[in-house]
Amino acid sequence: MSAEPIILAQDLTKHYRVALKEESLLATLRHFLFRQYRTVKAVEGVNFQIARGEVVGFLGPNGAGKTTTLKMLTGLIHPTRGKAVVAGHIPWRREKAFLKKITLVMGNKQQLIWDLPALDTFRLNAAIYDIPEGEFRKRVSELSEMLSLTNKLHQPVRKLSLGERMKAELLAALLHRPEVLFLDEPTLGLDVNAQVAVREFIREYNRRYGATVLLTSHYMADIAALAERVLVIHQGRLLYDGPLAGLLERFAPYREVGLTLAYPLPREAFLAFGEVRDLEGLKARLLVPRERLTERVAEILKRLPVEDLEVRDPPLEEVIARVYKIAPSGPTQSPALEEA
Ligand SMILES: Nc1ncnc2c1ncn2[C@@H]1O[C@H](COP(=O)(O)OP(=O)(O)OP(=O)(O)O)[C@@H](O)[C@H]1O
Repeated sequence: MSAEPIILAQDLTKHYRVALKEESLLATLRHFLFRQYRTVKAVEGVNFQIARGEVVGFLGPNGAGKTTTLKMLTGLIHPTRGKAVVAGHIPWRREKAFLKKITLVMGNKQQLIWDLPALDTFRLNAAIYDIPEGEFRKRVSELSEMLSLTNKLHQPVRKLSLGERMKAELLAALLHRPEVLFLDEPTLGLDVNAQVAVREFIREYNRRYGATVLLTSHYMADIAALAERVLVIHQGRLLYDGPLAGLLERFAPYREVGLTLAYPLPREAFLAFGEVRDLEGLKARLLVPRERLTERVAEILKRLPVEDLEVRDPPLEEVIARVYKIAPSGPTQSPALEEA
């Protein structure tokens, strides 16, 4: 990466120390006297760099360490070890200049005040971030137009739909026009239409303002639509950093062949051509090694009663699940028992 990265993580590590508790009275007493702990290795020596203007997807199963990483990069928590630089700042110093350059949106947390119109929270944020009145009006009008939210700003937040609320959350989080967006599950729980709207907004915001985006989402459609590059984290360790297409090639060294047959056949009839993924009536789905694809497709067409044949990449969800399954499983929790 030639230009100075806007996000740098070097050996970034976070271990949480969690007190061990037992139920019995004796155990509770013992707990007060000799408190015992275990260490949860939430993030373990993570390294990456992100260039200005990039949109990067951050993938990992539940508990992989995504939120903990985002919390360190936004300075909400200190790392146990390692270094981070975001927009020229050490995040955990939480300098005002730093806070003006970044934002963190968590799909499961809300900053809007429930009983007041969203506009009131926006005003509060404008005061916190020293945004002058004229600029405030301009930004609210521009962002609410991009989000199709213009006529919802005066309604109490509690009366907004989930999708409208998320859009208003994004507006509140972007009013100070941050350069770096950390988005943790921004489409969580939204219906498909709202997901698409939020996704399109993020893309447009990135394009219009050149903002850098690090985004986690369990919806692969978000990642596929927005991020050319993905970071995959599993049990606190970075497993992959590269293009989404490369992830498919590396972890799915096969392609999927969908068949429609003229008449049904037993499972055994397909075994010579690939692994049978699904077989129902006239439809079959086979997994075929990438390097044998042409030869196998030719054989299938010659030997089976094929009405229709389609070759595609396996679903991204399946590939990701495979990555997690074949990943070397480093210990996330060590029984490092200490006495207080
Ligand atoms: N404050 C905390 N104290 C102790 N353990 C924690 C704390 N926060 C997170 N953890 C643990 O650290 C690990 C990583 O959690 P984290 O929330 O970073 O994962 P995640 O990838 O964001 O997961 P999800 O997709 O479920 O949100 C988990 O084992 C979690 O239980």
